[in-house]
Amino acid sequence: ANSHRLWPEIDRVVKQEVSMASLGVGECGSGWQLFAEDGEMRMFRREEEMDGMVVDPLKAVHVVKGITGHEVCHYFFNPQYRYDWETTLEHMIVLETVSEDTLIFHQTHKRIWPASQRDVVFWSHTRRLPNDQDRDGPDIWTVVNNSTEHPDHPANAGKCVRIFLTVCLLCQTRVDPPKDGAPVSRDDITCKITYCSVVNPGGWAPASVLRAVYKREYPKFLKRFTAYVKNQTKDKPIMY
Ligand SMILES: CCCCCc1ccc(-c2ccc(S(=O)(=O)CCO)cc2)cc1/C=C\c1ccccn1
Repeated sequence: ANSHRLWPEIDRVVKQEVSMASLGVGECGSGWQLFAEDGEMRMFRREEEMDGMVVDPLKAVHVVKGITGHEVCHYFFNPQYRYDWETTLEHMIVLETVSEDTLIFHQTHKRIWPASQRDVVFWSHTRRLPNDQDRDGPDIWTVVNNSTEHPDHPANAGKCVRIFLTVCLLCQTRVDPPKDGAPVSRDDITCKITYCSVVNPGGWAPASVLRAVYKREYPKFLKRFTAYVKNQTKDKPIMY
């Protein structure tokens, strides 16, 4: 709801993250290096450190047939599906339901040896965006997750090291209607997914460990998540 204390921040961060995600990896200036490729999925990262800690921004682009951007964002945003696809998740709770399109989460992630266990508090907002290029084309959908504070879960008060993240999932749907005028089926839709994330690991974690975790976990996450959405939607009506 646009009366909520977080609304101005949410609106600002969503706009800036969507414009960043919309830039191609070429346009963001140099620095993006391809580190994983699997079929249509390409993962890029920039090697960046902050106070000696690895905070490598990540940008993944993927093209998946048979699902829409609305469906991808629906399964990414809604908490009831998260344990099905987020393999590193140990515990998740919705701290606040700000509105039907904005939630505040607390998550603890499985410990990744030799680093200590991490947790995160973030607001999550999903939104349909007008499609500037193609007026009568399907809309663009996004989910933005951004770290925030919450009185019930102060940072580093328990066993976990608090991480800080900004994540943007941006989805553009394309429909290629069948020539013979038959109704559009899932074979005629394609979704271009851009996933951007910057994770500050909070406390110290060896750069080699973090980069190994990212190299292993991110490709696994995006493949698993998109396969999950295809499987969940294959026998359901198309959600545009
Ligand atoms: C030493 C390890 C420190 C970092 C561990 C870690 C904690 C959390 C997170 C994380 C990643 C994506 C999100 S989200 O996109 O908002 C979806 C909702 O869950 C939230 C959290 C990442 C990671 C680090 C690696 C890693 C990478 C891809 C998948 C899983 N883990």
